[in-house]
Amino acid sequence: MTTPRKAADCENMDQVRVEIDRVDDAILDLVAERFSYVDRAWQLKKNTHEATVPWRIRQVIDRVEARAKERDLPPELAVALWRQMIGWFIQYEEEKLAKRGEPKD
Ligand SMILES: C=C(O[C@@H]1C=C(C(=O)O)C=C[C@H]1O)C(=O)O
Repeated sequence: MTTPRKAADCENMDQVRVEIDRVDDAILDLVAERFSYVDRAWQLKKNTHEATVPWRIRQVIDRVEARAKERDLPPELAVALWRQMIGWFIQYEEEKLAKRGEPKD
């Protein structure tokens, strides 16, 4: 495996795009890992209305916003990405919970 090239060391667009593809692969792997926990979350929930947990959404968004600021990433970008992702995950959980129905006990 080749050593990643720092942004400032890229001398042409091919080099930039190689690194962007590398980072995209890493992001995708992490989103897949996050998804595996969301996929477990709905199984542990008891009721169909539990897909949306406002206090937890707030907590996740606040953490991401703070971390983005620390990393000099525009916080609006991080918040928009996470809102989109969480919205998708909530819909996924809702569909899974609705299909399963209420547990017997
Ligand atoms: C994963 C959960 O389910 C939902 C998805 C969340 C997320 O993707 O971070 C957060 C809150 C919930 O609305 C959870 O309850 O923590």
